[in-house]
Amino acid sequence: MGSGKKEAARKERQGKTGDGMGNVKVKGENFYRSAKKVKVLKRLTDGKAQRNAAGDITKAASYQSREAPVARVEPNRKWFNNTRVISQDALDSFRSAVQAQASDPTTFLMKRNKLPMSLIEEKGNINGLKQHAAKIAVSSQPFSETFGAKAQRKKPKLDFSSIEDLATRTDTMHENYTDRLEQAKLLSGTSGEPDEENKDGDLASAREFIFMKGTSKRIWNELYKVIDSSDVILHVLDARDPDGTRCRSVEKYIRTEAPHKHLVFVLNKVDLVPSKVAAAWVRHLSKEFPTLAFHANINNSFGKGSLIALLRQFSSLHSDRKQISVGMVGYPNTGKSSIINTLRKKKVCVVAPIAGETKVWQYITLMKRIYMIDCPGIVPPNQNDTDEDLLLRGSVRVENVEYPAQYIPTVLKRVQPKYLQRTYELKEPATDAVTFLEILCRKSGRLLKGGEADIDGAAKMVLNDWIRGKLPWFTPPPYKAGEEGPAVGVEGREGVLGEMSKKRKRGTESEAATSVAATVDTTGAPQDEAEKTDGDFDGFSDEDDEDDDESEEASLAGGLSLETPDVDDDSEDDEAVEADIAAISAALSKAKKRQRKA
Ligand SMILES: Nc1nc2c(ncn2[C@@H]2O[C@H](COP(=O)(O)OP(=O)(O)OP(=O)(O)O)[C@@H](O)[C@H]2O)c(=O)[nH]1
Repeated sequence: MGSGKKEAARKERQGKTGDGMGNVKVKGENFYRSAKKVKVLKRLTDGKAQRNAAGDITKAASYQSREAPVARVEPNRKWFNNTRVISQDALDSFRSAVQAQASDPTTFLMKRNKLPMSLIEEKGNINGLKQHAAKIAVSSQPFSETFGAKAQRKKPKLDFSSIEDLATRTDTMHENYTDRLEQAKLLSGTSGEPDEENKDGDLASAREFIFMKGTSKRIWNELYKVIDSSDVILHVLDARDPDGTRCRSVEKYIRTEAPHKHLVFVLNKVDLVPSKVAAAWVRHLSKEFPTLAFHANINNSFGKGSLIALLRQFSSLHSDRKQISVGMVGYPNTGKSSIINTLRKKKVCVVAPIAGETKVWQYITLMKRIYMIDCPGIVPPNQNDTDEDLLLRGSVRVENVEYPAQYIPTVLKRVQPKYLQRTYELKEPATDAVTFLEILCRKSGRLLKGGEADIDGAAKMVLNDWIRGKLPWFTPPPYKAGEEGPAVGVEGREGVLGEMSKKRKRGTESEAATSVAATVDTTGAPQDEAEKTDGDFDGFSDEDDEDDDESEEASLAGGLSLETPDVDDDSEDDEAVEADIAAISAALSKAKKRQRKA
């Protein structure tokens, strides 16, 4: 069989031309039956008249019948009732049922466009319509008061009486502003002198420019592009300071402007904190959003199985879509790119231990139906965040900070002296910041001209070690009265801090933290014998086998399971699902086997 033209030529050659010689399809000609032809054919097939042996019609064909059919219209309740009305009781129970579902972080409202959300969302006890009416009542004034003879607003209301009054007021405001700026300069540690470029006496910026990183309009545009294009948003937090690395403004934006997007917390770098602290944070954060613990490392990760299973569940929730996009957002340096690399099991995004490595958003295909979007790190403008907070969270590049030594006293306060001693091989525990830095300078030969200690150089080194996980520290999770806390007494930010079983000397281990596998214990059971004898509260294990961590991963997922009829959250099924992942899982299991053999 060839094309229509070829076929026609063949039939002509073989003398098979003419009607009834087959269904020869000729280009441009409609060879289907027309509606008219179909009607005739139907009449012939559907209702032939029935005849007796003598050939008389016993039962006429349907088109010949003279009986008029009985036409009936099915009764409908719409004739008698307004079917679009819902009783107050029914609405209340519907509202409470939906609100119960909506407030549960592990369940999601799907197809919100098809639900009467304005009726469901009670804003200040006013439903959508009333709110609109209230807005109009407040914002507008009666016609009679605005126009006509009784109009009350003849001239704009000003709160000054004369031009002199206005001038004095402006001067006072300017003085207040300069006072505040001076104060800010003193607090930020910058000099009160004007900049080189600003010698003409204009007001210099009160803050070092480096601390404005991550807040630029460009970065925020990138963030909004990522949020707009994502169906699932992974908010990456640093396990050492989850509260500090939470972008509450982004959470609020997603809650109010894009409630149909799924927000999930990923508590990354769990290898750098004791297991119980990680577990407690997961438990705490899960109350608001689904939370997963993660350790990003291409060869030796933690939480990867759970995260992939979760993303697959989201993808099956949106089975009507061709693919779902998963956006990574969070503070700089929290490990967004590292998580993508871990999931892809290869280096697809640029990773560096310095903030601001990712400059623009980037699409990465995780699997056929799941795309990942990497986003540059963002720093939400927060009145309460000091420069010190930003620096110690790793959100700025230490080498660009003007006076890094001023942040060392906080480091000394928050890291246990024995770890400082161990890391820098000091004989005596550090007493004050300057002496500590001088000792470090002398030990490492960081001397300036005339044998003076390079204090700032040493401070930068300590701060880099703090950010890169060479100095152990963490923020204790908040505990309410009666809630079970970790075995150690963690009281506030400067409380007793976690201890590390591994000796981490500076310079002996490159990227020490990332090479240690995390086995996170969430059972709340007492520490094992080795740890007890060691006397350390330790969340780190040398075990390399990720498979053994499966159950722990599940428990660290914050009891996460999406309630959807076609998605099973059995751990067995998860394993089956994982085995199904075409490219990634095959590569992963191969690598695991190889690892085990090795
Ligand atoms: N110990 C440890 N280090 C991690 C982990 N994840 C990431 N890192 C390290 O954190 C540093 C920053 O990681 P990135 O992936 O570049 O972070 P990012 O969030 O993409 O940073 P920006 O590009 O600034 O937005 C790198 O040095 C990583 O090796 C982790 O789970 N554990």
